[in-house]
Amino acid sequence: MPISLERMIHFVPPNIEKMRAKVPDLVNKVDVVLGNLEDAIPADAKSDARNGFIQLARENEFGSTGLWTRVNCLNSPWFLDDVMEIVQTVGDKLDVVMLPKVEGAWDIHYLDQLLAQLEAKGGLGKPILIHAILETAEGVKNVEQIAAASPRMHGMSLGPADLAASRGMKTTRVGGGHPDYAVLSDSDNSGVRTAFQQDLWHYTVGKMVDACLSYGLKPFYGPFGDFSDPQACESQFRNAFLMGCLGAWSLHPSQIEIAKKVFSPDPAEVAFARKILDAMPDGTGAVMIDGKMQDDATWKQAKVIVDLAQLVSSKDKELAEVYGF
Ligand SMILES: CC(=O)SCCNC(=O)CCNC(=O)[C@H](O)C(C)(C)COP(=O)(O)OP(=O)(O)OC[C@H]1O[C@@H](n2cnc3c(N)ncnc32)[C@H](O)[C@@H]1OP(=O)(O)O
Ligand SMILES: CC(=O)C(=O)O
Ligand SMILES: [Mg+2]
Repeated sequence: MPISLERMIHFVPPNIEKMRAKVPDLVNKVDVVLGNLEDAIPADAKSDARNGFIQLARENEFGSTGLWTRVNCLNSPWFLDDVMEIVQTVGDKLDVVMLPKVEGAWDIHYLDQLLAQLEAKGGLGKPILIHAILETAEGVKNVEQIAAASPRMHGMSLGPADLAASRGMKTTRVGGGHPDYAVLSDSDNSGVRTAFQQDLWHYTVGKMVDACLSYGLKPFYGPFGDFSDPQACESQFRNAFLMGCLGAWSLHPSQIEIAKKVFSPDPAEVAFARKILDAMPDGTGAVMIDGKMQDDATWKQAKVIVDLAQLVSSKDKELAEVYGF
């Protein structure tokens, strides 16, 4: 698995010329540029989106920024042409194919073989990876088999909108919380009861993180659809970050900075993690730092944070200075 920084997967509708024109600027601002061909692209613009993606892939140099596409789902009339045309034209520049509505390992096996055939035919030296969207009830049920389905598996993203529909959840939101999903406190003497809002996605994100990490894959939160609520977006992204996710999708330029802030570790946390590593050079034993017990397990927790800070520093010079790398 290539080690790459993927704090935000930025969605671009490639059928729109004005959006394609923003790609050179985006390459310097985001960690991944994704050309979306699936939902949000009108049915009569599917081939324009595919051609637009090929054009933007050809016209730009991406450097350390990832180039991904989200193809249409396997049972659509567009999937086969999406994969065939893109891999045969710009397969050498493409890092990851995001596959929507994955239900089980069989979906991954099919795309895996198709990519292998096209790579062999085109003489491509670098394998194209697969990223699954977890957005159907059956997919969530089969998440472990999906994670294990191919060495090409890069990771997974939560797809809260399709998943809500597939499960029959009663929400029209794209990700985030819901005010009615709450636990009511007992009444106090004055009869006051407080509703504590819960995270609708906690169970699925937890299940996805465990499946991904057991097979060496990367878990991601997906989209947050309410662009007018950056605070709620940040909170949802942060919950996912704390639970193990490495990034989230940005659908609008305003969400890029939110993802950057959340998925780059907090400088104070990095400083504390470095103290732990310094205090336990061989990673064993028990020491006290600022009144808190540290041992082999917290050494490993600290290593996760310091490794991520180092990866962020390799791309972000400003943060490298803040972290002191
Ligand atoms: C459930 C799921 O499947 S989620 C994934 C599918 N959805 C998507 O991919 C949606 C991606 N986002 C978009 O297409 C757009 O953000 C839209 C259509 C939703 C809204 O776009 P607009 O109405 O143009 O939004 P807005 O007016 O706030 O945009 C402000 C500026 O940001 C630009 N912009 C908006 N979204 C993007 C984007 N994703 N990437 C780059 N630039 C963008 C606009 O072109 C505009 O630029 P300008 O100032 O030069 O005119
Ligand atoms: C991310 C996505 O595709 C969904 O929420 O449906
Ligand atoms: Mg979806």
